[in-house]
Amino acid sequence: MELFNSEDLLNTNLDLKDADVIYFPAFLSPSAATSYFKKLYADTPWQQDDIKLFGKVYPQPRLTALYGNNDRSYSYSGIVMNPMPFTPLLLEIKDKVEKVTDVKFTTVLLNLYRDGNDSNGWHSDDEKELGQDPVIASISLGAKRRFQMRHKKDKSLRTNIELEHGSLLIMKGSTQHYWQHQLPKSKRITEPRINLTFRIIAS
Ligand SMILES: O=C(O)CCC(=O)C(=O)O
Ligand SMILES: [Fe+2]
Repeated sequence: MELFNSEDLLNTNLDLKDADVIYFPAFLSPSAATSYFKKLYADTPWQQDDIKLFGKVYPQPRLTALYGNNDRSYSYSGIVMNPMPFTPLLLEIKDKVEKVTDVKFTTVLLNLYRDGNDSNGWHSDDEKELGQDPVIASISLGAKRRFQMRHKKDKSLRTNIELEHGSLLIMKGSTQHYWQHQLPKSKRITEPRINLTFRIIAS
């Protein structure tokens, strides 16, 4: 179902069992999205961490950066990330996101997928520092990439969303308990994509 919220932004409430997912395909204007992409691409101190999976160590198949307004670290896949202070640009984007989410975020994780060889495997954003029923607000900039979701128990339940340049995807409620998501590799994609996931890590 498509509807207009109070911001007059077109959005779709995905009708998924055990989940609450809302997609705003044109959350940012194309020109704002392009300007954010260029600045974040150039100015972010991107790092590539090693992840530990089943006792083996691999370079993570994307670059990341963490920013926050408290000093709480964020740990996943054997990585501990410590936040840098928010930049004015990230605060500007955070303000825009908070106008539609009704919550105040403490932290943003940036992902840079350099091309279609970079990816993010199946997972839930269910680390304990995110608390119960986390609200995750995800901005996409640059190349359009496929975002996949699957139900953890009912394997027949799956969905794909093509995340547009300038879009916002909100996952909340029980979504992380019952669903996993991933960003698969894609041979056709040669352009970079930046993703920002705003989160709350309570202090
Ligand atoms: O790049 C994306 O759209 C997903 C990122 C993600 O799932 C994460 O960082 O936890
Ligand atoms: Fe995630």
